Order: sequence, then structure tokens, then C-alpha cells
Amino acid sequence: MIDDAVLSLRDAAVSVGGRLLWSGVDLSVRPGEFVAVLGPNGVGKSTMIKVLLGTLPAAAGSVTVLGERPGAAGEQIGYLPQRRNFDGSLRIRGVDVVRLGLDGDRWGVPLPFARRFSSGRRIADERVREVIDLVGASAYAHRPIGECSGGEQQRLLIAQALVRRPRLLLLDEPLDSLDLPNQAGIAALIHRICVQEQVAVVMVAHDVNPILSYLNRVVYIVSGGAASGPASEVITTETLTRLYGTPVEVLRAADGRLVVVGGPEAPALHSDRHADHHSHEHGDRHEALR
Ligand SMILES: Nc1ncnc2c1ncn2[C@@H]1O[C@H](COP(=O)(O)OP(=O)(O)OP(=O)(O)O)[C@@H](O)[C@H]1O
Repeated sequence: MIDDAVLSLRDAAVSVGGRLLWSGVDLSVRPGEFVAVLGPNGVGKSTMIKVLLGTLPAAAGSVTVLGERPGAAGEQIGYLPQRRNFDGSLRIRGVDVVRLGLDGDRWGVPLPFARRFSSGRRIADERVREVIDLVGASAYAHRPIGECSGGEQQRLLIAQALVRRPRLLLLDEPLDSLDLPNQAGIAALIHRICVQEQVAVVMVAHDVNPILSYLNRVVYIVSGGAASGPASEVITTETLTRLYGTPVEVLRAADGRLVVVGGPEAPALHSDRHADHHSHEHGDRHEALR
């Protein structure tokens, strides 16, 4: 049933710089659902977020976000871009970072109710407090964000993306460079947000394992194709072998973690890929894209 879909892609394709990145993507996400976008490096996962935000047009197929063309309902979307590092000397407090989410100029367009928020300071204060509480950041929200840990910063940024009560939350690798306990904590938080707030979440991920038990569906993109459906149907030896066009094996470790073996840089294998933010080509490329 697509009627209440928060977003819907039908046979969608995207090109950048005249190069077809992916095609044949079908995906439907309803309120409260948690969906992951998986795939190897450079396949176009972040680009899918851009298509959903309306900053890049689909080259084929149809894309609907909150019942409209992408970009038309920006004020109902919360967006957390790929990780930025806050300088340790940055004095702005977490609570102020969260409040920035209420500003009308995050998308470069004035939002009608932003003025109402700025004139109703008390309502804004209340919502900022509420959302900081929701992400469990009350204990450190009044400290300079540069002094907060990576996990604490990520919670505050999620609060910023949530402060306007979005119906859709787009997260680009929010677990990137966090240690395992923090990955588990943020994954559980995102799941709680889906359930409690009935927000639909689309999250780009490299390692599916921290979120595996929470996911309703995944879309797995490889160069030249894509598959979507429940993780148990998509992350399988058969489906990935077909998608990659080369033998790939999906193994389940004793602790339930999925390991993809034999594929050209399969997602479950590179959770530490972003460990060095300063030297690898991936990070450099994303710096250039922002
Ligand atoms: N504006 C652009 N012009 C040209 N090429 C682009 C542009 N934006 C992205 N690309 C290219 O499109 C490809 C997909 O980029 P994207 O960031 O979506 O990949 P990704 O799957 O998110 O990668 P990663 O896993 O490394 O984060 C890359 O090869 C990138 O260099």
C-alpha cells in the first residue's frame, strides 16, 4: 500500500556528470519505518539522499517525497549530512547547535513557521529542551560542542535534525567513526525515534550490523543495479551474487553479525573505513562534495 508512503521511488535512476550511477531502484517507506541504503564505496548512496532532498533530479523513473516532488516539502525533512568534525576549541554550546535546526535558512529558503518560532521564544526553548531530552543529551547540551565526544556530538546533531518535528529523517552515515558502544547506542536511539515519533528514517550505512535488528527494509545498490526488501531477503548469498554479478557469500557469525565475503568491498566489511578522517581519498572526496 503506497497511499501513506512518506517516500516512494519507482524504477528510479540517477546520473552525475553524465555517468549513470544507479538505476532500477524501487523503494517505499512509510511512517515509523527504518530503511538503510547499503552498497560499496562510491556507488551513489549519498547521491540518493540528494535525490530525496531534491538537490539532484532523478534521471528516470518517479520519485515522490511526502506526496510531492522532491524538494517541495523540505521543512518536513530532517537531514544529517555526513559527519563533520567540530573543532575542539569551538565554543558554541550543544543547545545552540540544536536550536540552529529551528532557523529558517537551513535550506536556503525562509520557512513560514520559523518566524513564529523566533517570536515565540518560549515554545522554541521548550521544543529544544524536549528534543535534547529525547536523544539523551541533557547532561552535556550546555557544554561547548567542541568538548563533547563524537557520540555526544552525533546525538546533538540528531536532535538538531529532529527539532522541527520532521516526518522524514535522512541520515548519511551517522554511525561513521563512532566506537561500537556508541554505534549501538545511536542505532537504538534512531529506532526509538522511528517508533515514538513515527518518523520515517532513511539511513546510509556502511556496516549494516549495528542497525540490522531494527531495519524494516534495505536498499542495496551496486554499480549497475539495486535490490530492495527486508534485509533477510536482500543480504543473502543469492541476491548479492546476482547483484554483483560475481560470487559473493553472506556469512552469519555466531553473534548474529553478517559478513559479506568475496564481493568488491561489501558494506558489512568496512565499518572502520572512516577511521582516518584526514588522509583517505573517500573523506577528501566528500569534503569536495559538500
Ligand atoms: N556533483 C557531482 N559531479 C560528478 N560526480 C559526482 C558528483 N557527486 C557525486 N559524484 C560521484 O558520484 C559517485 C557517487 O558518490 P556518492 O557520494 O553518492 O557515493 P557513496 O555511495 O555515498 O560513496 P561512499 O560510500 O564512499 O560514501 C562518486 O563516484 C562521486 O565521485
